[in-house]
Amino acid sequence: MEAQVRQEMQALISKLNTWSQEYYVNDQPTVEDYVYDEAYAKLLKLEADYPDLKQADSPTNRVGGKVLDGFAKVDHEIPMLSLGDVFSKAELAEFTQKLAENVGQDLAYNCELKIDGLAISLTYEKGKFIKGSTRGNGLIGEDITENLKTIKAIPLTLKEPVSVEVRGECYMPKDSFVKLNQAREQEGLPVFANPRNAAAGSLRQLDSKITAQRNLSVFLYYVMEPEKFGITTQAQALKQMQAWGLKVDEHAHLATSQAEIDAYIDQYHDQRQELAYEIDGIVLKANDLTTQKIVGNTVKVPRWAIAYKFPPDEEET
Ligand SMILES: NC(=O)c1cc2c(N)ncc(C(N)=O)c2s1
Repeated sequence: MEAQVRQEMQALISKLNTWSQEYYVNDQPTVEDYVYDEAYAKLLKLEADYPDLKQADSPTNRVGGKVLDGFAKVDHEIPMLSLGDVFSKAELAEFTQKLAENVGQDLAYNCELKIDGLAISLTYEKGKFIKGSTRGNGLIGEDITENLKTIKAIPLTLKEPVSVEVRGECYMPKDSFVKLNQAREQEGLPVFANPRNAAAGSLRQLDSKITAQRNLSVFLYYVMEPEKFGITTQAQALKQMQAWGLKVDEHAHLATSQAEIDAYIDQYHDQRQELAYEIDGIVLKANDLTTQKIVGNTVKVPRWAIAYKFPPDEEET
């Protein structure tokens, strides 16, 4: 009997996790919500009837029970740096020119959207999500594992049993932000000024059940110690994270000239209203990881990357 229940649980978990990956990571659902909800309810019932058969990678583990009375601290062995920023294409051209002189050759840059959220780090051990934290001051962050587990775009289990730390941005989609503020207005609560503040406020909740209701999402954009996985470029790092089942923004583009970089800036400066999430610029990274290592970092920022910030929106007249 037990073996049969375990088998039924594992079948449900596998389907639910696949559907979750399709909907929240790939943005390509293959089943209607009610199909997911029915299977989830069936799993909850089985876990209630056979609690000691509950599986570690069950999606019901996402919503924790305990309310924390504070966040534990996490040491970032590799500091979470911020980014230098420029505010014009001329300054950006100066940056790439100087870097080319420093390295002694022209470089290819991976252009990526700068997501307006808050930086997070996720640690997986043999493919299992074991720890997640905020950037904090770059050296010490807050352990928000319980809250990150509630975010369906963060897989609890990777497609390969790798031990890896990845970093990215947690954000609140624009439509979730509008709905949240409407609800808060109804309840006479103060509204959030922007999706970034809403994401920060939602992620740093001591009660993960509140985080679970906030429809947060993530984009991952760094693999730490990439050489461990035979990764040699940033473009490859993004592809590898996708292959592991992690959510990566698909708007990245490998540019090999200043004209291509400028075109990317113009494209997303114009298209940013259509995006489902807020961006405040673009991030340029030297694509070759050996070059990144050679050029290194200052105390605060990488020398091989720069953020180009869009000018603030002209107020609608
Ligand atoms: N502080 C940082 O290093 C970064 C911050 C961000 C951000 N807000 N959005 C996207 C990226 C990216 N694609 O690399 C980075 S990198």
